[in-house]
Amino acid sequence: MPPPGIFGDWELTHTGGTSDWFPVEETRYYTNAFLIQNAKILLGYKKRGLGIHKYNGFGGKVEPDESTVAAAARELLEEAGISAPLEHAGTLLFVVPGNKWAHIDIFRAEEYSGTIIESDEMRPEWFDASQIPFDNMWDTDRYWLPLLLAKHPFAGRADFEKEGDSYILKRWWIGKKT
Ligand SMILES: Nc1nc2c([nH]c(=O)n2[C@H]2C[C@H](O)[C@@H](COP(=O)(O)OP(=O)(O)OP(=O)(O)O)O2)c(=O)[nH]1
Repeated sequence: MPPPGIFGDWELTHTGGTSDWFPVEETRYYTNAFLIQNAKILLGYKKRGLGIHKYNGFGGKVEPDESTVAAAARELLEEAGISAPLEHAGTLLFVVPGNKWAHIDIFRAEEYSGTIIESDEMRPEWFDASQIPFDNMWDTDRYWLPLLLAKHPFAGRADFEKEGDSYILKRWWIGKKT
């Protein structure tokens, strides 16, 4: 059965960890967007803030009165300098005790317009889809990014505990659309 906070019918693909699911908090909405082209994926090396020094898609907080897809497009433009026809790929609940729950809507696109630029927040870099730097990304991305690449809708939850500057994965559950 999916964990608290994940609704609908999903077929389990990966789960693990032994801690209890952390308790419910208020939810805050985020976006994350990946560009895929010619068997390559565009990632950004995060230069500041949450997830600093990790590779990730481009994204951030949804502003009040902004739709999720508009927020995703705005963040992609701010952080990588490009526009793209974004399609919803999946959802990840990112939970850290004491913080609001991050509900992350994750998008994909296969074309873009504009010129990819480095921003204050991200240094964009193309990777072969067969050489994604999972060891330098958020834990659990290795489980759901293949579903994003395969265009298979997914939902997941990842609970982390903050220890110093590190986030330690404590429990996770990833499912794909049945
Ligand atoms: N791929 C992936 N992305 C994640 C995870 N957790 C998580 O917050 N993110 C994404 C969601 C957002 O795109 C980004 C965090 O947003 P952000 O960069 O705006 O956060 P921040 O606190 O630094 O905000 P700000 O100072 O820029 O306003 O990280 C995760 O487990 N995997």
